[in-house]
Parts: sequence; C-alpha cells; structure tokens
Amino acid sequence: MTPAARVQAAIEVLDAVIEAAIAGGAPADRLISDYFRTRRYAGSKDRRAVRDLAFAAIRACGPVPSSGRAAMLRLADIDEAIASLFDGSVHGPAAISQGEPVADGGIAAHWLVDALATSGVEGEEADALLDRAPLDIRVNTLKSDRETIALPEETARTHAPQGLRLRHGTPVEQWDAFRDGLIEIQDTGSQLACLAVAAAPGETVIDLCAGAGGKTLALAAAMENRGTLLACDTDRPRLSRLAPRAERAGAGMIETRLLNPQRELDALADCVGRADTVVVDAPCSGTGTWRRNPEARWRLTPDRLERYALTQQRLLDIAAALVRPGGRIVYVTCSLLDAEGSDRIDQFLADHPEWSADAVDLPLGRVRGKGWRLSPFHDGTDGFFIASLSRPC
Ligand SMILES: C[S@@+](CC[C@H](N)C(=O)[O-])C[C@H]1O[C@@H](n2cnc3c(N)ncnc32)[C@H](O)[C@@H]1O
Repeated sequence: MTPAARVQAAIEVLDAVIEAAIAGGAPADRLISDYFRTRRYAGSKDRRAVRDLAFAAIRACGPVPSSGRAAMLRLADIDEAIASLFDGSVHGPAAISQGEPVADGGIAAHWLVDALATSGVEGEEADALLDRAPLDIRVNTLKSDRETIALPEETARTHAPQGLRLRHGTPVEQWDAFRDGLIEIQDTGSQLACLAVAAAPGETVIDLCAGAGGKTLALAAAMENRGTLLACDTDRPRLSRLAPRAERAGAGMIETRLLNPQRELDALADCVGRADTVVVDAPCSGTGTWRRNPEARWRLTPDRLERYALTQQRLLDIAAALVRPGGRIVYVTCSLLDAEGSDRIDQFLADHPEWSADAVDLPLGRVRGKGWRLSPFHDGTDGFFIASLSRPC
C-alpha cells in the first residue's frame, strides 16, 4: 500500500470506529482486525501503519468526530507529513478542500471534561489519560516468584509486589513463561487493587464481576490456591475465557458462576451472608483506561454514565447481601469520575449506615473521598478508584 492508501484505509477504519462508538459496538482493535480480514493484499507493515494512524487520530480528537475523514484531518492539522498525503492519488484520500470540517481536539467532549474536572482530573492529570500505557506483568506466585523468575528480556520492578514493567510491544504472549502460566499481563493499578483485597488462604472470596478473570487469578495466587474463590459474571463469553487461563496459572481453586442480569442472587443463594470478602470490580466508563482504549471517550454519554452508576450501586447492594458479619466489600472501578467512585461509596454508606469505610493504603496512589485513587499521571498506572467497606460483626 502507498502511504496515501494507508491514510485512506485509516479513514475507513475510523468511520467504523465512530459508528461503533455511537452504537455501543465493537472496540477499535477488533474493528481494525475485521477491516483487514477482507483485505488480504495488506501486509503486516501496512496493517501496523494503518493501526498507528487510526489510533493517532483517535487520540487527537476530543469529542466524537463527524467522520473518519474529519478525524484524520485533525491529525493532518498537526502533522504536515500526513496533510501532504491528501493528494487525490488513486487509492489515497481526496485533496483537502477549503472549509472542510475538521474534528475538534482536546481530551473529550465538554461535558466529560467538566465531569473530570469536578472529580479533580484536569491539566496534566487529564492530558496523561491519553498517554501510551506501559506493559506490565504479574509474576504468578503459584508457580514462580519475582525474585527468581528468568525472563528473556530486561524488566523493571513496579510498586506491586509481583509486578514487572517491560518495553512497550514486548511479545510476552510468545514467551514460555507466559504459556506455562508463570506470568500474566496485568496493569500495576489492577495488581494494586488486588492487593487492597488482602485475600488470605482459606477464606471465602467472591469476585462478583470477574470478567475473564484478570483479578481472580491474582486473588487465587494471594490465597495460595486454598479456600473458596467464586468468579461470577453475567457475560458468558468473557467468563468462559477464565478456565484456560486458570488452568495455565495452576489456579485450580476457582469456581465460575454465570449470573442472570437483574437476578444475580439466584445463582448465589448458597453464599448469602457467607463471604469474607466480595470484590465488586464494577462495569464502568473506563475513563482510567483511555490510554489503552482511547475511543472509549466517544462511547460515553451522560445517559450511559448514569446507567453505569445505577448498576454499580445495585452491585454494591448485592455484594452487601453476600458478606458475612465482619466481612468486607472491596469496590473497584477503572474510572476517575467521582460519579463512579466516591459518590457510589457515599450513597452506599447512606443506604447501609451500619457499614463503614476502611482506610486504604497502597504503595501508590492517594486518598479520594472515602476511597483511594490511582492515576496515570500521579502513579503511572491505569486510573482506578478503590474502596474497602466493612460490615460490623
Ligand atoms: C471491569 S469488568 C471486570 C474486569 C475483571 N474483573 C478483570 O479484572 O479482568 C466488569 C465486568 O462486570 C460484568 N458485569 C456487568 N454487569 C454485571 C452484573 N449485573 N453482575 C455481574 N457482573 C456484571 C461485565 O460483564 C464485565 O465483565
């Protein structure tokens, strides 16, 4: 593909990304793979270049652009080399005409920038939400240890007890250590959220929103594979990805349970009032993970944010029913919006006055409301809100 044809391909990819973001469709990475599935003529260098162009344009646009071309013109505005590729060549984009719409730059839509600012995220804190994310791994203590593990490439220790940071783009998934379950890819912030759970061997822990089990696996390692660890989710395909990961990690203790949305407790009736800890890694807007999914900014609307908050509150109530007297809920979201963090905890404590918020103290981060915040700018991790709530004995 010529450089101009790559720009045109990126424009077409961006059209699909914009459409999916508005309709709540597939993430950008998947759309890019789909795009190339029917375009076999594109080689690996072409694919990489188109992907990089598309993501650079996504990062450069704040609010949802009106079209892929408007998004790419934003990038052309700040990069002369790209502007020169709008040359009207056979497979390239048409020449730029005067007054053509160019997408707006910035961090996100105005309402979202305001909501972040109200949540204390502005200036450098806000800019860092769109930085490139590092590649972090967690050494699985069921099979190895950070002190002794031998890896093919140089690593740097992170502030998580078993965390290592690698060069961006390191092909970790091709390493024997990965295939054999000695390491897992996991952001340091996510590892620290698991540290806040403080799960111990022999306990009963419920991971209520386990997804594909990123945190469940870390909990199994902390529990030394002893006790009860239930991984639950309402999304069957996601939850089904946990079993092979658990097998690789040697985490035989994990039991999965598929939940029925709106009737979650039906499948957990035997656990009511019995859990030492319930982890609520709630579905959220993902404002703390924009470094990895910058198009997530375009998915969020005030309506969707309100729906997330309602679900988060409901999941906290469900968790409260599962916790034994003297037990805890650890609430986690990868969002920096108070609407999905400290506001939810304030609401929970107002609804359950007998419960109390515990102090959270992690090697990185700082207090936010009655919980704890990690952010890309302050901590070099994905953005997280973490709170610990105790039920009286
Ligand atoms: C932030 S993700 C979890 C990520 C996962 N814990 C990890 O560490 O990889 C939130 C999960 O909540 C799930 N979810 C959404 N609604 C739910 C509900 N009502 N009950 C349980 N899980 C739900 C989603 O399917 C999604 O997998």
